[in-house]
Formats: sequence, structure tokens, C-alpha cells
Amino acid sequence: MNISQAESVTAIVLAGGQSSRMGRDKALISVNNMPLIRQVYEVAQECASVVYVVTPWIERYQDVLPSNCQLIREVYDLEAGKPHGPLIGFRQALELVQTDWVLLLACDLPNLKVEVLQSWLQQLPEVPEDAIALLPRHPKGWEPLCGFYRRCCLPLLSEYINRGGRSFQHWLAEHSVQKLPVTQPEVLFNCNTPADLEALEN
Ligand SMILES: Nc1nc2c(ncn2[C@@H]2O[C@H](COP(=O)(O)OP(=O)(O)OP(=O)(O)O)[C@@H](O)[C@H]2O)c(=O)[nH]1
Ligand SMILES: [Mg+2]
Repeated sequence: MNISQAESVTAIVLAGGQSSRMGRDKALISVNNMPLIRQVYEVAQECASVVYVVTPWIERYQDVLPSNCQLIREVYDLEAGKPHGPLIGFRQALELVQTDWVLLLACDLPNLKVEVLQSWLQQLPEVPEDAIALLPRHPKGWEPLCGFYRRCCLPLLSEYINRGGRSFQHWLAEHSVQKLPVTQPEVLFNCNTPADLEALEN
């Protein structure tokens, strides 16, 4: 990919989940000798001019990420003892974005591939103006944490959050979203459980 295309996208990696199904922090689990969060970070870096990692636990991740990594400390819900959820983390980072498009990624995508993301990037100029995002679709809805959003969706996101909304699916259902055709669905594989991890290792 040439530099001008790389410069047109900012990546945001969300790493504030509870890993309740995995039973331990999945961002730090090593697959092929590299923590998952680092793998996602490195792929993102190949495709974006700026990469933000959003987490309440900067100290937990900074040692496994490059020293120049831009970590954003997410606001924490002190009463609940956990972050406010991925939509709030996304908004916090989106407020800093300067590029027209954002690549939003979960930290549990071990099969992400630079070439695939770069081929997705080529589709951005074709997205209709009224679509706020370009996302893969699965039978139950959108795949919100492995795809692209327009920076200008920030006011719509804030308005939804201010109404009390906390669901990507509900928010996306209110707007026009372009379907991203995925020819290699394995890149979307989510490592959520010990069984997922085992499947990956075999
Ligand atoms: N920044 C941020 N990221 C979040 C938050 N909740 C989930 N994520 C991230 O969103 C991505 C997808 O979340 P899940 O796969 O459900 O991960 P999880 O919430 O850690 O796992 P479970 O507790 O098993 O649902 C992962 O990269 C999580 O780290 C949040 O409140 N803030
Ligand atoms: Mg997941």
C-alpha cells in the first residue's frame, strides 16, 4: 500500500474487556509467541498512520507494546468496578482522530492479516456518503469490532450514548452501514474462550 492510503486511516484497538469467558486476560495470551494485543497492534500499524490502544489498564499492556505506542487511558466506572463498555471506549478514542476513516479492532483477533485489511482499505472510496461504517456482516448482525467507521459519526455516537445506548448493534441499526464483503472469514475469528484458544493452537 502506498503512504497516502496509509495516512488516511487511524486504527483504534479496544482492550478494556473483562475476558470473563476466557477466565484470564486474553489480550496477554501469547499465540505463536506473541501476546494477542501485540499481534493486533502490529497488523494495525501496517495499515494505519496512527494506532490508539484504548484501555483502563495501561500499566498492564505497556510492556508488551512498543514504547511509542499511543495508549489512551479509558474512563472507568468506579461504581461497577469496570469500564463503561466498548462503545464508550470507542468514543473516547474517536474524539482524538484526525483522519476521515477509523479502523476499529478488538484485541482478540489472532488471524488478522495485513493483506486482507489493505484490500478492505481499497474499498473506502466506494462507500456511499450516507453510510457511517463499512463492516463485515454475520447472520445475527454487524461485526462492529473489525471494520471501518467515518470520523464524522462521532456526533451520532455521542447522541446515542447520551440517550443511554450502549450497544453497537442497536446503534448501527439506526444508521446506514455498508456491508464489507469478506472472502476470508477466518480473519474474523475471535478468541473468546479456552476452546477457541485450543482450536487455534491445533
Ligand atoms: N476499551 C474497551 N474495550 C472493551 C470493553 N469491553 C470490551 N472491550 C473489548 O472489546 C473487544 C471484544 O470484546 P469481547 O470479545 O466480548 O471481550 P471481553 O469483553 O473481554 O470478553 P467477555 O468478558 O468474555 O465477553 C475486546 O477487544 C475487548 O477487550 C470496554 O469496556 N472498553
Ligand atoms: Mg471477542
